[in-house]
Amino acid sequence: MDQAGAHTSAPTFHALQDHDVTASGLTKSFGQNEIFKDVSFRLVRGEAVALVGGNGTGKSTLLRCLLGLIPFDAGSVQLLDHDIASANRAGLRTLRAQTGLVAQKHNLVPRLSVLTNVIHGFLGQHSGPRYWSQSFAPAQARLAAMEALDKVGLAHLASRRADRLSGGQSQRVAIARALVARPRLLIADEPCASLDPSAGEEIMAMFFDLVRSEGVTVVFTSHHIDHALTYGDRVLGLAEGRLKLDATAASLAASDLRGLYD
Ligand SMILES: Nc1ncnc2c1ncn2[C@@H]1O[C@H](COP(=O)(O)OP(=O)(O)OP(=O)(O)O)[C@@H](O)[C@H]1O
Repeated sequence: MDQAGAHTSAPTFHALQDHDVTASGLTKSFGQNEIFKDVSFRLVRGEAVALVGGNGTGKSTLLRCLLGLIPFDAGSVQLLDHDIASANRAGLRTLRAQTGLVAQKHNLVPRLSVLTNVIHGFLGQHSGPRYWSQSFAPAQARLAAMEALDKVGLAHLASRRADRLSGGQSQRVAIARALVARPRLLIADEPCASLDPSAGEEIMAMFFDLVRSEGVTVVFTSHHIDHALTYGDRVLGLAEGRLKLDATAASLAASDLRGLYD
């Protein structure tokens, strides 16, 4: 296991420069319900890491802790060289502006067009006063959104309302929205949940082509063992509230992952 070191000592910049995330001794409970304990790992810049485990083992909760969306009870998270727990609101906003999120529910605004939904992804990352003082900003946002839609093969549906899309199309728009601001880190929570096997396969291949070509660090959850092994450089496995697996995908067989679900 690749354990991330002591929980309380502040790692030096040099120790962190090749890592986009360092989680050390993370522990999280909801009330009396301990979800996970003493979870430590690092995400190396540019790598894709699959986070696997049975239903309710805490994968989504762990991702939310990494992004500072919910507090954790013990341990620390260094996100893009910043300590999440001590970041103020402005600091958290800046950090989140460098991260993209593809959630299980695509969270598109149903009544708005595909293009406007993707523009929101861009503006969400560039919404400071200085940005708005630039008169070219809306045109820049529109151009970036069209480029992102082109990359996911949906430029021709730019003016369609989001609630008139199929599940696969809607997932592509969610991916375009996450990638439009060129994040350094992308968190994808079951990027092909609710898609049929063939659409799911297509989305995963397209998603990883894009993130690989842009050099983005990715952590993704999946219930598909083959997806974890095919698209992950490394696999993290949660079971019984512990990080039971941290190994390169190349060193693992499907049976190693099945053991997590016993
Ligand atoms: N806000 C919350 N309040 C209380 N309990 C919660 C909350 N969010 C999640 N939980 C509980 O934490 C546990 C872990 O949930 P989580 O969604 O992180 O698991 P998961 O591994 O992502 O599950 P799945 O694979 O089914 O998506 C579950 O028992 C869930 O009910």
